[in-house]
Amino acid sequence: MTSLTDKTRTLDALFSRTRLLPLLNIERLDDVLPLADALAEGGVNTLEITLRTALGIEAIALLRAERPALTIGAGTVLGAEQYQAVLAAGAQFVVTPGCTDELLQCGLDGPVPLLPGIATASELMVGYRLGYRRFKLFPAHIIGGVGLLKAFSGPFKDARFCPTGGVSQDNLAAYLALSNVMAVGGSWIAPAELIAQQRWGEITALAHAAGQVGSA
Ligand SMILES: O=C(O)C(=O)C[C@H](O)[C@H](O)COP(=O)(O)O
Repeated sequence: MTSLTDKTRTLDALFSRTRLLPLLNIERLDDVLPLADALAEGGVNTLEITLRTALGIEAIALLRAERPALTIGAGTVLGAEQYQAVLAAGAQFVVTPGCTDELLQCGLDGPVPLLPGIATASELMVGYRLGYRRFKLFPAHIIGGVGLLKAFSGPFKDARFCPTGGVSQDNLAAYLALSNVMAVGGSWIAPAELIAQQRWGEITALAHAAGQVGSA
């Protein structure tokens, strides 16, 4: 069994290369490969495919088969059944909007890292007690954003976060400047409208622009 410490290391290695985690909602399977290629062209090689649409699991399997150089995570995983389904599809990490005992246990037992979503110190402490040190902060901007992350850096010195929810090109730099932010996540890099209209060049440009801030 892979220990939680090893899984934390895996996440750190992943996000030391790219500090951006685009959230992708897939409405058409035909969009998956051109979308992933557009993001890769813009320098973003780690993607989170959400289960918000019914195609999420198929999209993960397709990317794992066709784009092995990318790292593919599953998002919006709400329970153990979905956790097992994304693992079977080949997800290399799993992100959840909130944390339940069931999902925290999946993350302990499973082979890939789990990034549990938290919004409060108490939720963080539930994960912390089990050994979790990396969390998604959701919905980051609404619940306090940069100020909240600064406040968390006092009591939770070794916890690091992927703030998601309301992150944009405009506030990205402020998040990435914080020492307890390992990466930022969001949909602004690949907006639904651009995907629907297959405007891949514009998605590459958004990824590139975000990467410029991320690597600054
Ligand atoms: O679907 C999930 O699993 C979520 O947790 C929600 C997403 O992380 C945010 O909704 C993304 O927020 P935006 O970047 O502001 O669009």
